[in-house]
Amino acid sequence: MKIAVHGAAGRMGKLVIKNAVEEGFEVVQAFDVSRIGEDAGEVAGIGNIGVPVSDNVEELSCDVVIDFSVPSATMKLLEVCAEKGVKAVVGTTGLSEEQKKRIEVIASKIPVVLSPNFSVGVNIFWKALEMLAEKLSDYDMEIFEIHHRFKRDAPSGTALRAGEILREASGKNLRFVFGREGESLRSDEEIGVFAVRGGDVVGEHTVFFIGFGERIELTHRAWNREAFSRGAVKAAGWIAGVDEPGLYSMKDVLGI
Ligand SMILES: NC(=O)C1=CN([C@@H]2O[C@H](COP(=O)(O)OP(=O)(O)OC[C@H]3O[C@@H](n4cnc5c(N)ncnc54)[C@H](OP(=O)(O)O)[C@@H]3O)[C@@H](O)[C@H]2O)C=CC1
Ligand SMILES: O=C(O)C1=N[C@H](C(=O)O)C[C@H](O)C1
Repeated sequence: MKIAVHGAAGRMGKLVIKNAVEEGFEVVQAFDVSRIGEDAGEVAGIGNIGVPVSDNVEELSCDVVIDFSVPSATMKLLEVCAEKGVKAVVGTTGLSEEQKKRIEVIASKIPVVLSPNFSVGVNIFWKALEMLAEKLSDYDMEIFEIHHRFKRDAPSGTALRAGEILREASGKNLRFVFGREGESLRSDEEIGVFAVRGGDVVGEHTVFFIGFGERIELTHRAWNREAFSRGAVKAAGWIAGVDEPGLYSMKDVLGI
């Protein structure tokens, strides 16, 4: 299977190239706005693979492209995918509602796996939240996340998805409150969402279910990016075998 990586010079892109090669996939193209012309394997630290980094996404020619970049670049890439019939695995977060709607339209033409988190652990964490929010719908639910200082978006895509799950599973019309300051008495209708940034923290998420006299805290911690990257490569292998256009998630990939 021929794979292209978009955002190839980034923290995730480099690891995806390494893991895809380890899994026996053929990395045939690499796109980024940094390190143009350099060999993508050298950039990824695995030695020369004969694939220069390009900033011209119009050259896309592969079976599946894996994207970890920035929202505007993701959107441009997906338009090209739709035009050329290339399947896509998208991990980029910080997409606007409008961009997500456009992705739904594009996914009516090509298969797309979209997930704000490709780790198996986080996908099971989301499953566990479903059960907890159903059973503890009267408890106060709050979300905390912490990431490295270079993260561009806040709150994380994983935290926002966790919030959507709490809302759906509790059956309550909960609204997100992003941080609190001043007059901010907690109502029954809110989910507080808090984002901390610093240093090189890879990514941690905690959801609190707070009652009177007790609370549950469910935490997922990632201390390297392997689980995200390996999950995205797994998703690429999975979608290569899917012919039906549609918007898929890691739930589909993992069969959970
Ligand atoms: N779904 C998941 O499991 C995960 C998702 N993510 C998400 O993936 C995204 C990338 O994260 P990360 O790798 O840490 O970020 P990085 O900033 O390290 O990587 C992004 C790369 O994309 C490049 N880029 C910027 N603009 C363009 C463009 N127009 N075309 C092509 N490439 C471009 C950046 O270049 P430059 O630096 O020069 O701007 C950079 O090399 C983020 O949205 C993050 O939240 C991260 C981890 C896991
Ligand atoms: O930018 C990151 O690093 C991460 N982003 C994803 C998100 O926004 O949820 C996933 C992971 O937490 C790392």
